Order: sequence, then C-alpha cells, then structure tokens
Amino acid sequence: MSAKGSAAKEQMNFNFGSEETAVEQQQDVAQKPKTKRRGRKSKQSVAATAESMATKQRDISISEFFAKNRHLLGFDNPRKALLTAVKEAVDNALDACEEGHILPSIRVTIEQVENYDNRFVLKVTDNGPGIVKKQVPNIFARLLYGSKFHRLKMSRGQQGIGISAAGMYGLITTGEPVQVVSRTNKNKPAYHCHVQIDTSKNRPDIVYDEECDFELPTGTAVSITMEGRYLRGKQSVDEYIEQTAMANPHVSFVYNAPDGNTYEFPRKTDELPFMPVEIKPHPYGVELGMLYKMARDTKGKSLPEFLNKDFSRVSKPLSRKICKNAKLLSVKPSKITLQQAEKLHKEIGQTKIMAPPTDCIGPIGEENLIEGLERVVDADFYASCTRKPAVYRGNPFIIEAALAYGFKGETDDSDDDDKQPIMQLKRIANRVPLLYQQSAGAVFKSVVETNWRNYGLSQSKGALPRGPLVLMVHIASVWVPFTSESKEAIAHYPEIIKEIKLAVQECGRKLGTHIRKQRRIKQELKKQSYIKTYLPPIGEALQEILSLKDSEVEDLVGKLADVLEKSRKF
Ligand SMILES: Nc1ncnc2c1ncn2[C@@H]1O[C@H](COP(=O)(O)OP(=O)(O)OP(=O)(O)O)[C@@H](O)[C@H]1O
Repeated sequence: MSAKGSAAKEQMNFNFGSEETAVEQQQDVAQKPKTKRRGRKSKQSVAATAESMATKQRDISISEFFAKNRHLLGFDNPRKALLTAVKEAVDNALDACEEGHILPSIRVTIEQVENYDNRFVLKVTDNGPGIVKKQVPNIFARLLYGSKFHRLKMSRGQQGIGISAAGMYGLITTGEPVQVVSRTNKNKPAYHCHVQIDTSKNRPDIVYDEECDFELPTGTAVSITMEGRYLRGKQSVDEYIEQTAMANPHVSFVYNAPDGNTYEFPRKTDELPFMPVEIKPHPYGVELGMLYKMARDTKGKSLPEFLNKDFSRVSKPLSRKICKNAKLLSVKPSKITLQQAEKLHKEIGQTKIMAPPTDCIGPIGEENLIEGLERVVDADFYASCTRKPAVYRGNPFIIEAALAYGFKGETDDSDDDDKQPIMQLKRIANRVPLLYQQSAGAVFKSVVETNWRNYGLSQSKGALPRGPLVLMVHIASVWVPFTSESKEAIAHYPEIIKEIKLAVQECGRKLGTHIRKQRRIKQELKKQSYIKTYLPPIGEALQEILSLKDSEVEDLVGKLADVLEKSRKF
C-alpha cells in the first residue's frame, strides 16, 4: 500500500472505527485500572454497541416530546401553566367566534378544587359556531391538529398545539381528562365528551360521551382540571384577561376568579373587527426548497400556471415573463429539476412584484385602540397610530401603537424624574397579550431604542422611559414570528423593528406636544399663584403711596386680578 493509501486508511479507521481499532479500543478499556468499589455491588454501565443501540432507536411521538418539554409550550411552573391554559382556551374561543362572524361573549371560571391547594378547574365558555362531534377528540387530545397552520390568514392560534397541550398538562398533573360540551345547531342537542390524550401515540381516547343540553344555541365549553397556582398581579390570569379586553373592545368578558371575585368587561363596540381573508403565499417569501416542492406538488400544468395559481400577486402575463426570462417556459412543474428551480427562484428575486394583499390582516384601528385603553386606564391623554401594511419574509404585517399618559386619581406633582414610574409596556400579537419574556422580543428592543427624551420623558440608556404612561404595541400578521412555541416574544426581524419604531415615534410626537403644553400650563399657573399671593400687599402699598380709599384699593386689586386672568395663554 502506498504511503498515501495507508494515510487514507488511517484516516478512515479514525473516522469510522474499523475492526482493528475496535479491538484496540477494547484492549484499551481492558487495560484501564479497575476502580475499587466499596460496600454493595452497584450496577456497572455496559458499553453499548451499534446493535444494542439500534434496539432502542424508535419514533418519538410529538406528545411524548412536549410532555417532557412542557416548558417550551409555556407550562414551566404551576402559575404560568394556569395562565397558559386560560390563554389557549380564550384565544380559541375568540378565533372561533370571529370566524363565525359572531360578537364574542366569553365566560372564564377558575375554581380551586376542594382539599387541594394547587388544583384548579378551568372552564371557558364561548358562543362561537361550536365544533362538530367527530373533531372534538382530535382537537382536545391530539397535538398538532388544527385549522390554522396551513393557511395564511390572521388569527390568534396558528400552530395547532395550544388547547391539546393544556389538556395533556391537566392529564399529566391530575389524571383527569378534558371535558368538552359543544353545540353546532340550536335545533340539535349538544355533544358532551370526556377525552384524554394517549401520549405514546398522540391520539385521543374517549373516556365518556353523551348528548346533552347546553346553555347557548351554539358554542363550546371546555373544562380542564389541572395543577396550578393562582396569584394576582403581574403576569397573572387577571392581567391577561384585562389586556385581552383592552385589545378586543368588541368582546364581552365575564371572569370568575378563584378568589370569588367576578370581573366584567362589557363590550365597548358592537362592530365586529375587520374580518381577514385567506391569501396565497407571496413569491418573495418562498425559499428555494419550498419552491421546488411546491412546483412538483402543484396542480398547475405549466410553470406560468403554477406561479399564477399558487402565489399571490403573480398575474398571468407576469408569470409568463418570469418563466421566459428564466428560460423555463417549456418546463413541466412536475418534472422541474433542482437547478431549474434555483433559476426560477433567482428570477423571482430579480422581478418587481407588487407587495402582498393586506386583506388577510386586520388592525385594531386607531379609535378602537384608544377605546381599548380607556377600558383599563383612566388617563389624561391618549394617542394612537396604525401603520400601513409592511412585509417581512413575504408575510404581510401591520404595526399599531397606542399610549395613555397621566393616570387620573394619581397626583403626580413630582418634578424629580427618578420618582416617576417606569413606563408600562403592553405587547399584543394578533390581539393576544404577551405577558412573558418582555425584554427578549422586538417590541422591547424598539421601544428602548426610541429616544423618549425627545418627547419630554426621562430615560436611561437601554431602558424603558419613566413617566405615568402605558404603551401598547400590536402586531397583526398572517404569521407572527414568535421566538418559541410558547408564543411569548416576537423575533427581531429588521422590517418589524423599523415599523414598531415608526408607530411608537408617531405616538411619542403627539405625547411630546401634550407634555410641553402641560408644562407650560403648570409654569403659568405657578407664576400666577405667585403674583396672586402678592396682590394684597401691592394694594396696601398703593393705598399708602396714592392715598386711596378702601373701595378704590379693592377695585384696583380686582382689576389687576382680571388682567392676570385674561393674560392666561390656555
Ligand atoms: N372553542 C372552539 N370553537 C371552535 N373551534 C375550536 C375551538 N377551540 C379549538 N378549535 C379548533 O381546534 C383547532 C386546534 O386548536 P389549538 O388550540 O390546539 O391550536 P390552534 O388554535 O390552531 O393553534 P395554537 O397552537 O397556536 O393555539 C383550532 O385550529 C380550531 O379549528
């Protein structure tokens, strides 16, 4: 064997372990000194072989994976788990009502189970269109099963994991199945079902089912018994409900909290929000591998037909132009090669294509944003801004911002900036409040990078500004780019950050004008009160100098006070 050949062999042995090396390795192990074990014989780890490992290699069901990694879905501790379960059920209830063009009326009830400190029954009832009997088990006891993942349309849910994960968490922590009652037609009975997930198969087991009555003509009630912890305050269920009410003025909420309190949020508007429609993907957002797969799976008979039918904003003439420029006019989509797909992909990138349609996303709207804020914050000043639609990775999105400044009932005469509270930042995605990981996402980054000193607030570097201020930022998109499956923070896409900054700056400018005016008024009032304090002694001095009568002095002081009043600039 040549030197080159033997070097190559050595290399191979090193990489893949030939028989020789395996024997050498065994000798190596045999030569290693045996460690002395004291006391009872403990089991020794036996070296695995490829064959012994092969006996253990098998499929992992998605539910087994998420049962082990429940923190990825927001079930990392009992307090957060309770919030996540409420959120999943309420988000679904709202999505279902809006898809059915029904003004949502939602009731959330959380009751502590007797004799258990940490066990709760959560029940969420909606007046939506209901769920057909056949789908109930899959929806509540099978992960990655849903109607929203494969479409491009704004909705709260998108992954198809939420409610079944909450049911699975309930089952794991208490052994209790999910209970569902749903009615789809007022002339028919409701369907009642107890269902639990078989985690090894990711399939539902129906424990019990029957026909029954339901309090509403159509709708769904889901009950989950689960381990949880109820604490009020920041990142609580209470805060989530309050912020959901703020971002959804068209929803009527009744919330029965575990401490016996009932909170009601009557709807502020009888108008349903803008109803988004489904769109096709935009060619700019499609990556090469996906384009290749889509072309081979398409029903289109030619490449231009594929581009025209499967994408938005590609007209027939434009689709022909793209294929012609890429010299692919005669290629059948089902026979396209990877190299041809790459040429097509390149040509798409070089062609000017209109931005995607935006009727797939609905903003809350400037008026509704303020109405929503008024629902929860009684302030002196409100401002809002809805930006024009923009696009990230081919997905259209809209950014909105609204702020409330100067909380009524809280006297704040302090000129000391350090005594001012830190701004309260509320992040909303597709009308759902995000309560965790505030500083991890694009909203926080954009807000701290905005120079709030320009708008009359104090701000330390890299921090939120100070002031009696609530700022709400909403992103509406067909696909919100969350940083994880638990949907807590928005990824740092530069296009999104830019839009957030522009929306926040517009509200900031309006706030700046208000704050400057307020400061002028304050200074003016201070000046006037100062002068008013000295009016009587001035009168007395004038009386002495000019020998005036008492009535003349009174008249003079009155006139001076009038002049002062009329000179007010506000
Ligand atoms: N209250 C309800 N009324 C009608 N349909 C519902 C209701 N709850 C759930 N669904 C249906 O069940 C599907 C699965 O819901 P699930 O919460 O698991 O996922 P999702 O809402 O699609 O997405 P995500 O995991 O992001 O929340 C939904 O897509 C919807 O079609």
